[in-house]
Amino acid sequence: MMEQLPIKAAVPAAAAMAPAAKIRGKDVSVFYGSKQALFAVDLDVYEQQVTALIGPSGCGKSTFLRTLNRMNDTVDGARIEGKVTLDGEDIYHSGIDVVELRARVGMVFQKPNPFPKSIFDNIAYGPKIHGLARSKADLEEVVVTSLRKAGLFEEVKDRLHDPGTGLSGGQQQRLCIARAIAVSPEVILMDEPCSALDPIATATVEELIDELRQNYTIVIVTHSMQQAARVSQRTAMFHLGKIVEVGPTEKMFQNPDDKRTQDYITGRFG
Ligand SMILES: Nc1ncnc2c1ncn2[C@@H]1O[C@H](COP(=O)(O)OP(=O)(O)OP(=O)(O)O)[C@@H](O)[C@H]1O
Repeated sequence: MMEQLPIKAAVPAAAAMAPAAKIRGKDVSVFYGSKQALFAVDLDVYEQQVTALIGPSGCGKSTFLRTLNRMNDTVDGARIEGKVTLDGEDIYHSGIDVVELRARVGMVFQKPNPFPKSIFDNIAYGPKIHGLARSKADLEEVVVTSLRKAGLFEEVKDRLHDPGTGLSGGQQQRLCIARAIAVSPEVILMDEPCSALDPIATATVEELIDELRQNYTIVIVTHSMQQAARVSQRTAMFHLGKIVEVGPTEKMFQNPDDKRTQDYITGRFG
């Protein structure tokens, strides 16, 4: 048997290990009218990882998530300070096309919200408006591929023209994930995507999130500590509009530095 030679690292080990930041939030404060919901939050979201945002109700998790694709722009009276970059580019810059940004940074909501259209049209809609399919065959290909990536194709392949709203809750949520995937996003934001699902559908969506991480950067808000531990590689703990601790999920759950993280994950508050 040939002796195994040690593989020489071409770059210093620490540099090779450091994941790239896909999104960087720096000094992010958000106000709803006179009420301040976030206070100078800094958070890097690493590429091809799942980052979980945890913390007690009202601490600003969803607000932060929504700053990452400018969803707060749609809220009357909402205002942001600070900087959010995607691949180094300021997403709040005046030249940014918000529709294009939201295709690059897709979103899946708490309650599955398929359009009142067929399964096929739910997915075809985005690629059509973004001009991502040149022919009918192209469009069919995008629909089938997106359904496959969302782990739904086998279950719906014989009823693509039935209404999306006729699917079970878990299937509807995977349909919404397929719809997000169809426009080739780089990042997928998920705001408590399993809170309306039963445990079996939740397990299926969690497995899907784990698979999607190979191709997408994912940020998930969750109230379930088990879910954060199961699906994420990095966790940020929010409290009263600030991040009190962020780090590798394993460390956050086994040996957190901050007492508030410890108390929250052990169910002492929240
Ligand atoms: N549209 C809005 N108008 C006014 N205040 C808002 C609005 N949305 C959120 N807030 C306030 O901002 C703060 C942060 O809310 P946010 O929804 O981000 O918290 P959260 O951590 O996601 O909460 P939850 O876990 O309950 O969903 C809360 O005090 C909330 O009441």
